[in-house]
Amino acid sequence: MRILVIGKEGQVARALAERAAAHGAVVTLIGRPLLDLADPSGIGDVLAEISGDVVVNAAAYTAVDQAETEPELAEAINGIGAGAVAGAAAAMNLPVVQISTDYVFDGAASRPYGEGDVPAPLGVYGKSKLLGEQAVAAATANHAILRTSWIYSPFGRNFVRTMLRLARERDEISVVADQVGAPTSAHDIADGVLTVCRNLLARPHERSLRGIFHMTAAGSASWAEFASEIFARSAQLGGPTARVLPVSTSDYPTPARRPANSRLDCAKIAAAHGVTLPDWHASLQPCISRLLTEPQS
Ligand SMILES: NC(=O)C1=CN([C@@H]2O[C@H](COP(=O)(O)OP(=O)(O)OC[C@H]3O[C@@H](n4cnc5c(N)ncnc54)[C@H](OP(=O)(O)O)[C@@H]3O)[C@@H](O)[C@H]2O)C=CC1
Ligand SMILES: Cc1cn([C@H]2C[C@H](O)[C@@H](COP(=O)(O)OP(=O)(O)O[C@H]3O[C@@H](C)C(=O)[C@@H](O)[C@H]3O)O2)c(=O)[nH]c1=O
Repeated sequence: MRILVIGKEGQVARALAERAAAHGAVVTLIGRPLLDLADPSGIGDVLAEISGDVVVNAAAYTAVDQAETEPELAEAINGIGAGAVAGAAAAMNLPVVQISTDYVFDGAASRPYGEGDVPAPLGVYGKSKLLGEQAVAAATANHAILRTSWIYSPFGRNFVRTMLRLARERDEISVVADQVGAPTSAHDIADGVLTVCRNLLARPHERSLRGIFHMTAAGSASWAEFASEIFARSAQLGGPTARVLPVSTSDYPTPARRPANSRLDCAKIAAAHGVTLPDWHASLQPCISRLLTEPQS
């Protein structure tokens, strides 16, 4: 199985590269400057030059707050760019896997969101990702859109790395306690994506394998609970730790509004693809251990 991954330095892209061999897959990472999602005209030509069996778009404009002041760029990359990737995959008769987000929902529900719930993004990032979902679905029926949440890994920018950095600078950190979701390991996402890719290739005409799926870690937490667990694990491993001061969203103002309830119901992908990601607690320890022992990039 040869997988063309859009995204070179991103968390999910790098995790896909690391997990590929375990799934008998070969991954080619494609990113800037060769392929720029903000300039969709060249995407088809770039993909046509590299052989593959399936395309995974793991690249996106992910700066949630900054997106509020750069809506055109976020929508170009996450909306139009994602659609162009799917169009190029369709032209080559390849399935496409698009990674999307919990931030397409407004978080007002009091239960986990299902795939049939109507998205209503609160901010520019979520809106741009929803545009991407719609563009992918319009470009090809041969797609799987995987909505996940709160990704962390030893790479790039994520909440675990932010907390460990802040704990080296201060004794106490204020963290919102009224936004709840599922912290999800990029490596667990990579395992799920690779399984989905294999299923799409093995059963090219099966409609139940295609469409939108929710795919997060099992379990849930508030950002404050997540931070506390990060510091508990870090302390066990001799790493930095800090006191967590739980605060409300109104006490921690940010340019972009975020959903209070980010929980996603993952029953559909379990039934269709046989994918169930581990509980978030289980995958946190190996990530922190790696962060504390390996040189960082
Ligand atoms: N991070 C999270 O918590 C969540 C993310 N998601 C989604 O999962 C996917 C993967 O996210 P994650 O791995 O965290 O992403 P990262 O933020 O770690 O990396 C994003 C990647 O996208 C690339 N990129 C950004 N703009 C462009 C562009 N114009 N052209 C080509 N590549 C570009 C970046 O490239 P470069 O290195 O050149 O900057 C980078 O490699 C995304 O679709 C994201 O929306 C979903 C839920 C949660
Ligand atoms: C750094 C920090 C954040 N927070 C809050 C702000 C926010 O409500 C929450 C998370 O903040 P961050 O900016 O780290 O995370 P954020 O960029 O909102 O994370 C999101 O990224 C995009 C790409 C997604 O798709 C989402 O699933 C989600 O993972 O924690 C604190 O309360 N204290 C802090 O010290």
